[in-house]
Amino acid sequence: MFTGTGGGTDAVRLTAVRKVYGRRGNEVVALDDVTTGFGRGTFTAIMGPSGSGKSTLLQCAAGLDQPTSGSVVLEDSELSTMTETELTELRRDRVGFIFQAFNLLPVLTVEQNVTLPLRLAGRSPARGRVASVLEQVGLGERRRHRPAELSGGQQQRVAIARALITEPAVIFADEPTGALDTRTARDVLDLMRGSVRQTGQTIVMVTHDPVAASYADRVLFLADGRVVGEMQSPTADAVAERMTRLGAYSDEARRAPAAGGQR
Ligand SMILES: Nc1ncnc2c1ncn2[C@@H]1O[C@H](COP(=O)(O)OP(=O)(O)OP(=O)(O)O)[C@@H](O)[C@H]1O
Repeated sequence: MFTGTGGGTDAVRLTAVRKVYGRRGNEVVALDDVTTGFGRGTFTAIMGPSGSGKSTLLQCAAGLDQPTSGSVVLEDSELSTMTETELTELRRDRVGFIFQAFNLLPVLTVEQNVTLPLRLAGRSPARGRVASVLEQVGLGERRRHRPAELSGGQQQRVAIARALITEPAVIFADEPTGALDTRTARDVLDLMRGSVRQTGQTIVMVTHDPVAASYADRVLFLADGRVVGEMQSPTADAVAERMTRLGAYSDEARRAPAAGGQR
């Protein structure tokens, strides 16, 4: 059982991270002294009102953007002192990404899309690895299909397989179910949670949806660039209630959460 932030076993740790956009006199403080960790083998959801800094936190934690100050340590690497080339290699080799838009290459087959990160890194997959990852996401029979021949949920499964194939230290997911219908979203969330439970994958997911957040082990709440709360073993109702208190929702939105009710 993988729970909690894990203390010394964090896959990623942010300490006093501050991110300021814009020039002097016109500054936006997107992250303001954020200190938190994402334990190995845990699934964390990041929630907060629009503009609270969720995407900025994800980008700093993933080495896509550099904090203005503070430290980000991914496994044993301090990201703030890395060159752009080193960060590119880190993102390619040790981090996986899943986005709302699936970002698959239309001319490539499922199998070619999934193995692309390895080929870009000049590596070939270990024997049986591609087949086993495609089995894991339920697409064993579809490996020669192209993205246009798949449903939205299946395309997101390909994107998940592509993120899993390199066995990254962390998978960062930005609204991964935002473009999916309720049922398909639940299947994709089950798959993500399954990869945490069964293989010890670490996942950090930004979401607006309390039902999606209820699949995580922990929810981190942001407001105005600061961590304002945490919840372990979240339920959709408890998350929606906390978000309402943060001013993120009107009452109507709370009564009709995007992915449809409690699990
Ligand atoms: N490149 C940028 N230049 C200037 N300001 C930015 C930039 N990116 C983000 N910001 C600002 O930083 C703050 C945090 O933005 P961020 O996108 O991280 O919030 P968010 O919580 O992900 O929002 P949403 O839920 O709407 O996607 C906002 O005030 C935003 O306008």
